[in-house]
Amino acid sequence: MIQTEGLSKVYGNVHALKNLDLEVAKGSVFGFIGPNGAGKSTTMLILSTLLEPSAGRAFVGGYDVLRHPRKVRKLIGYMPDFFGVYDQFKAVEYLDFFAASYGISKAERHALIPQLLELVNLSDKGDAYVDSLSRGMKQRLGLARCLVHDPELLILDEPASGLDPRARIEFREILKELRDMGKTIMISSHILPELADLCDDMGVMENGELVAYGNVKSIAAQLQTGRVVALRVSERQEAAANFLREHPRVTRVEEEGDGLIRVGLEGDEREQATLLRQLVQADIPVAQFHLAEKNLEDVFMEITKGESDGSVEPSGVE
Ligand SMILES: Nc1ncnc2c1ncn2[C@@H]1O[C@H](COP(=O)(O)OP(=O)(O)OP(=O)(O)O)[C@@H](O)[C@H]1O
Repeated sequence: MIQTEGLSKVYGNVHALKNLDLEVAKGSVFGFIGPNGAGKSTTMLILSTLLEPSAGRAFVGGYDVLRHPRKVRKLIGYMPDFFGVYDQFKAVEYLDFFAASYGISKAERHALIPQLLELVNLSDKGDAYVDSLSRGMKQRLGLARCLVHDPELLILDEPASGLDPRARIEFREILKELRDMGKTIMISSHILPELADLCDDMGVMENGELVAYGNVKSIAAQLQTGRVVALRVSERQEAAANFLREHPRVTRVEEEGDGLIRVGLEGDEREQATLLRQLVQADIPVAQFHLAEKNLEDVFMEITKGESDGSVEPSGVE
């Protein structure tokens, strides 16, 4: 459904996108992950025909976005990360306005709009003014707006950002419904776990480059270095955490309560054994110590360690 070949974008002296080769299969849900500034929005804008690439090519449904932008626009529903709010409209008027701009007849709109409102759980809000809606409702209305022309592909730029956990879940449920309807969905986020159970494949961007690509398991496998060790101390958790934070090979320390600590560690098995010995020598009462399976957050932190702008919040809290 989506294909890019050596896609690049330069803004002045910022190389926002570097030689991106990407493929998204028809009917799949593709999660586009990366910290702020990684190049996700730039890619989505190019695919949506709203921005010209500096080099490379992009195809949607087999159509070149530069050569056949109208054909591409028919195929896609694009939801930007910030969209203008038409506060003076009621929800139905808002959708009617966009449906009319797609040339949908009045009679068809009459039938379509209640269906769209139902799909996004806003049936009882049709007569509400847009500015009276909660952020989650506005996001869902924005999604309905993308659907007026029944596109095959949805390109959603950080649709869950700024939503509370409940609103996120509700939004995700609607996306699952759309997936079951056969839509292809490309969705970006800087929160990896948020997309995990929704996506078939994922691409992780950093500094304009795709640093990992595939399903979650294969993304984990692409990481050659680093391990995660889970340990439990019977007491002195604070001292243990401080010791680990100062350890030169430890990349991350996460205290999980109850004496449990997850530790990101550079190196191999030998390094792991050394760490255990050092903990014991430091009088830390280690009750358990084992190699842990990497969870999504570990994977994300490893892949995108480095030059993010510090605004990565993979814990799901924005
Ligand atoms: N119009 C622009 N002019 C100049 N630089 C830009 C412009 N748009 C984006 N950039 C830069 O391009 C890089 C990629 O930005 P982009 O918005 O694509 O990233 P992103 O992954 O979508 O991040 P975010 O989640 O913050 O939107 C960043 O360094 C950004 O500052």
